[in-house]
Amino acid sequence: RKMQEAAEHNMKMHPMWQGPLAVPGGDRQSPIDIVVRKSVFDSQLKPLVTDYDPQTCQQIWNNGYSFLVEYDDTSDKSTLKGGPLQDKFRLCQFHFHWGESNAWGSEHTLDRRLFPAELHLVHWNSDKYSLFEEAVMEDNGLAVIGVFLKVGKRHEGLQKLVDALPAIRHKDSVVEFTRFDPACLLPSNTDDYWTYHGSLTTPPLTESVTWIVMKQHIEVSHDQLAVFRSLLFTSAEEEVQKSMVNNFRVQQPLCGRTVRSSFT
Ligand SMILES: NS(=O)(=O)c1ccc(C(=O)NCc2cccc(F)c2F)cc1
Ligand SMILES: [Zn+2]
Repeated sequence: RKMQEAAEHNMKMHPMWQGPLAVPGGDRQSPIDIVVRKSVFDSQLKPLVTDYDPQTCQQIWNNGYSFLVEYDDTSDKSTLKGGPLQDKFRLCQFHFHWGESNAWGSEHTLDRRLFPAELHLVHWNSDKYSLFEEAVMEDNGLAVIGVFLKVGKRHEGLQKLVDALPAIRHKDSVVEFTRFDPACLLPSNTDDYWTYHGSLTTPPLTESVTWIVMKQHIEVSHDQLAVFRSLLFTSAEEEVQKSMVNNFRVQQPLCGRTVRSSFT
């Protein structure tokens, strides 16, 4: 209940949610609860093929809702293909969602199970479109890989990112961030995943996302996650500082969609 209240509080309070909450006629919204035993194995689903170039990493910034690590997506240097995808997709950014406590924070759930945080690697269809802003309006425009985070051993690869966070505590702060390989954040097994058609989980909530949610989680330490929570929703000028926590959307109705699995 507390988790739901926290998320609803943010919905009401955070400026970004003042917009249209329900997408008119939105019948493929995200996130969702993945009911594992109702997912349908599809033998046509291929292994994911990621080919990320750490040299395309550019900056890390606080957008007032999460922190984003942005990549140069002006050419096909960091790409995703395979899996459920017919086309080649370009990585543009990754970010996370997390809770104020380790008891909740993820956007997707597995049989209602909440994780303390969730990583989203955002890609757009560069075979069909020339800009993210174009692709984000189209059915097959985006592909987002979701990875659940659990609290456990320290994630060595994540530490470089954690060390950069104090420099972007406030909304709209940006720092240069280079040579970060996002592949280090993927679980060892990327062959097992669920996939379904959904939406962005923040406004404009456009229904243009092929979601690919990894079965295997990654582990980060309690202290690493605590640094996420030291970020602020608010800019340096605002008198009341608000901790950036519970920046997740509540699960949305499945509306008859089928969630497919790449594994039995
Ligand atoms: N949480 S998630 O992975 O579903 C997600 C991914 C990307 C975005 C995003 O890029 N928003 C800004 C943005 C910028 C330009 C045009 C847009 F439509 C737009 F949403 C929002 C949510
Ligand atoms: Zn996200």
